[in-house]
Amino acid sequence: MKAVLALADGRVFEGKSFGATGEAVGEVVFNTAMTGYQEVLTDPSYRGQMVTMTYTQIGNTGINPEDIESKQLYLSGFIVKEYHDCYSNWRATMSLDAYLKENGVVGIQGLDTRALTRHLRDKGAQNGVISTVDSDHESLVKKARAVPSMAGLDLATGVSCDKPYHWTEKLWDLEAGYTAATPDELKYKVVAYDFGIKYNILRCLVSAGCDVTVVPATFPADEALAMNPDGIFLSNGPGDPEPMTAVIENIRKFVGKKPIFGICLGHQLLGLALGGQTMKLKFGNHGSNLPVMDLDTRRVEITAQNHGFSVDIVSLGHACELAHENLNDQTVEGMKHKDLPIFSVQHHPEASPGPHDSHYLFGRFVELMEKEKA
Ligand SMILES: NC(=O)CC[C@H](N)C(=O)O
Repeated sequence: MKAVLALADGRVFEGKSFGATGEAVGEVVFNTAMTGYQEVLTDPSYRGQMVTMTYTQIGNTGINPEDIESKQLYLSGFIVKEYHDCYSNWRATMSLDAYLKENGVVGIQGLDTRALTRHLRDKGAQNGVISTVDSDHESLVKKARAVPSMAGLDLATGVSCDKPYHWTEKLWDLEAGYTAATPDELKYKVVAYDFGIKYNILRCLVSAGCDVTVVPATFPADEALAMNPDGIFLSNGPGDPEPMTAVIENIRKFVGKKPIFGICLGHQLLGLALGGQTMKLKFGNHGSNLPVMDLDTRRVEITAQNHGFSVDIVSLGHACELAHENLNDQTVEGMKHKDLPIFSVQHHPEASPGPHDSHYLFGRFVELMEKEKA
């Protein structure tokens, strides 16, 4: 069946349908990860977006019940060059096509994803529509233009959990799979704010020795402080951080009281809570092969990233300093407070998908909590 992708600036790509049929809208972005499409599909930070994979063959490893980063698929469309229905992997239980159909995610394949990526890179990420029911280019471009801009959208509050819960699962092990931590392994009490949190962040925290209670995005700071945690964690999540004013106000209440660690949206919200500003990037960074320098150690790490917004470090004045830098586009990749045990990163140290170079950051959070405790 034919499928068409139309962008708001008038560019149209024709391809074939895979996954669910129908029509979907969202911001079209590109992801440069060569593996790990299942983690990409289940990353809540992609809510409201349609993801183009730059790697050419997708579907080869099928879908398995373990490599999920949340309980559902949040992205609104999936765009690939060549979909492979014949999958081969010892853990796979179903095909990507069946998975997308089951979850109602519209896909398109067989289009020139290199041309699409170059277009997005040159003109910027923009809204689009994928349709299997309308093939009229003009009508589709009109629909793409009617989609609200990602800038100004609070999408995170809607993907958060409803009530607090305890997380005990550790990182996956080839022999043992997923196992739960025993109480004696958990030394630091952490309250983790869920703005669309990826499971592997929780697993990394637990494996680093954290006793994690996940709380909703709107959970009052005084109730969190009453739990007497050793540290506060701020998660990743979809959308623009700026409109989340109540959440930002809430985060401010932890500053000076507890060690804080933020990842991606959590890093951006922290920047805003500390008085800084955020801005939308032209096309952002989405992938698992992005070089970053830790300015403390001067070590370069290859990171997983998924963001369209960025913190303006200058707007933070003297309170914070740049701690990590993106070596591709020189954007702010991490910051640390000059006087308080507070730090955050724009990239994803939990990877999933991606290399584990940045896992050490969970250890850094634990060290800060250890120091404060002492
Ligand atoms: N992965 C994330 O947390 C993304 C943060 C934010 N939604 C952005 O696009 O920049």
